[in-house]
This record gives sequence, structure tokens and C-alpha cells, in this order.
Amino acid sequence: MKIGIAGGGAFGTALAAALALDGHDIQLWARHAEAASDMQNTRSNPKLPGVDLPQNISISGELEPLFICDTILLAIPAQTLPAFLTEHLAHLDGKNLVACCKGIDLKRMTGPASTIRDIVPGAVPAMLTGPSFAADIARGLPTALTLGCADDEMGAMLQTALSTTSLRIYRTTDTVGAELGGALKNVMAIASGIAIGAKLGESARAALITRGFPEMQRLALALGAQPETLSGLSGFGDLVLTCTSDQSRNYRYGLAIGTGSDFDQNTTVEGAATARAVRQLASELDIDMPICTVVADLTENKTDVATALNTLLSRPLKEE
Ligand SMILES: NC(=O)C1=CN([C@@H]2O[C@H](COP(=O)(O)OP(=O)(O)OC[C@H]3O[C@@H](n4cnc5c(N)ncnc54)[C@H](OP(=O)(O)O)[C@@H]3O)[C@@H](O)[C@H]2O)C=CC1
Ligand SMILES: O=C(CO)COP(=O)(O)O
Repeated sequence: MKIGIAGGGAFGTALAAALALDGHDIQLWARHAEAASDMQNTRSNPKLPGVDLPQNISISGELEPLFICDTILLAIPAQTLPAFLTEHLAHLDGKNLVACCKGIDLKRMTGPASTIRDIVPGAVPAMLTGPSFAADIARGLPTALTLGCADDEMGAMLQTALSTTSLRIYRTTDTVGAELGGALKNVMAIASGIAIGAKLGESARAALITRGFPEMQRLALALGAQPETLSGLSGFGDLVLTCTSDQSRNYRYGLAIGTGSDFDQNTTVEGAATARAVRQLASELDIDMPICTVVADLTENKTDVATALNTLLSRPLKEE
């Protein structure tokens, strides 16, 4: 089976490399023709230094070869997904569309798989998520992921097709849980980075991770997720990874806020927009989401770290 991947960034390229090494022919699309042709010729991507791209990955800036594939992995930022789906609706109808991005769309307030279901109703929507840095996947390091697909037969087919000797994929029919775990942990990763950047200490970070997890569960369960999905790779697993590693861009963005340093605005930081979406959802659904709310306010300079900390610490005492 030829697998298509939309998105020539770190994650799309890493998935391409892992699947190609396992013997799949891969059609990778990058939106800028020049970047695509450089990747095709040099067999490398500057976003994944030191990784050689196998010859069975074909890289193009043209969309036609991508649209021939029955299964397409969507590894473009979550906020750009709706426009991509809408623009190419006719070509995506009937395909297996596997979202590989992590975020809540600010306009629709949905996670990536739900966005696919809403915009391309004739496609089979799925979600690939879990604790997995692109650099680790591309190097063939062992990684465990969750594939969420409401259609379990198709989910099983995708699970088999996308698993490799180093990528171990688990399966769930709870796409809502899978998409929200990955989206919400990015907000917590920003919060953790802020705590460490502002020198609040490791204990404060542990408190944020621990209190952040039920916050993620509250919103996800209210939106229809199953609790066990949040406790799995896509929720708890990815929360642990990104809140504790400076390989995470969301965490590094938090570090920059905490230290008051500049941060490269071109870096993909999904948690910033998602924090704003969560703040709005929390207000609409009347759900207590204190950590996400202060992260959203901090990303918009509506508060500062000292005030945000005071907001969290001065909340009424309660049972755990
Ligand atoms: N990196 C990682 O370790 C992991 C990332 N992810 C998720 O994967 C998704 C992509 O992240 P990642 O690849 O790392 O990010 P990168 O910043 O490395 O790459 C993003 C890619 O998306 C492209 N892109 C941006 N805007 C558009 C658009 N409007 N239409 C089409 N393509 C677009 C970029 O193109 P250009 O270069 O031309 O701007 C670039 O190729 C994110 O949701 C992230 O959370 C998930 C797990 C791990
Ligand atoms: O989602 C990731 C790892 O699972 C990557 O995290 P960042 O987007 O924060 O780099």
C-alpha cells in the first residue's frame, strides 16, 4: 500500500522515514515546491538533521501524487487543517484520513479527527497520537502510539499498516479521547515550561502535571471522551513526555515565557492556540480549567507569571 503524507515538517518526514524503512512506498507532500525538490534531491530535511531519507520516499510539492493514495496522514499544524481539508475536499472524499496533528481548532472548537469528520464526511477519520518526538521516530527508536478510529475494522487495518518494528501502535475507537489528550497536554507542557523557566522548582512542575491531568480529563470527558483513553498514551503518556523534556517546543515556549526571553514565532507551538480554545470551551461549558486559562492569558500577555501563580495558589482549598 502506498501511503501519502501531507506536511514536509519534522513529524511528517519522521513518519515517512519510519514507514519507508519498514518497506512502505511513501508519497510525501511539502507545500513549497523548492523545499520539496531540495528534500527529494538531498534526501534530507533541515528540520530533521542527521536523518537520511530512504529512496522509497517520493517527495513533491504537487498534490496530485498525494491524492492517488487511499490512506493519507495529515501532519500539518492543527490550525491549518480545516483550510486544507476544505480546499481539497473533492480529492479527499472516500480516503482514510489520519490526523497526526495535536490541537483544538479555534474556529470549530474540535480536535483534528472531529474536524475531518465535519468537513469531509465521506472520508474515514482517524487520529495518530501519543508520546513521540519526530527525531526519535526518524531514528527508529522504540515508540508507542495510539490510533483512534471510530470504525474499528478500519482502525485495525490502519494499526497494522502503520505499525513497524520500532513503532508500536495501540488502537481505540475513542477518537475524541485520542484527539483531546494530545491537544490538551500541549497546554500543560507550556505551563510546565513556565514553572521551570520562572524557577518555581521541580515540585511545582510535578504539582502542575498532577493537577493538570484531571483538568484534561474534565474537559475531555465533558466532550465525550472515555477516561481510559486519557489515562493512556495519547493523554497521560504524552503529558509526561512533553512536560519533562526540552525537546518539546511547547515546553520550550513555556520556558521562554517563564524566563522572559524571546521565542521564534515561526516555531510550531500548538498549545498556544489550543489554550485559547480551551479557555473559551471552559467558559461555554462552565468547566473549571484554571491551568489552561492562565496559560491562555499568559500567551496573550493578559497577565504575568507572578499574577498567574497567585491566581492558581489563591484558589479555595478543596479535597483532592
Ligand atoms: N515534531 C514532533 O515531534 C511531533 C509533532 N506532532 C504534531 O505534528 C504536527 C506538525 O508538526 P511538525 O511537523 O513537528 O511541525 P513543523 O514546524 O516541523 O512542520 C510543519 C509543516 O507544516 C507545513 N505547513 C504549515 N502551514 C501549512 C499550511 N497552511 N498548509 C500546508 N502545510 C503547512 C509547514 O510548511 P513550511 O515549512 O513550508 O512552513 C511544515 O512543513 C503538529 O500538530 C505537531 O503537534 C506530533 C508528534 C510529534
Ligand atoms: O507532541 C509531541 C511529542 O509527543 C511533540 O511536542 P512539541 O510539539 O511540543 O514539540
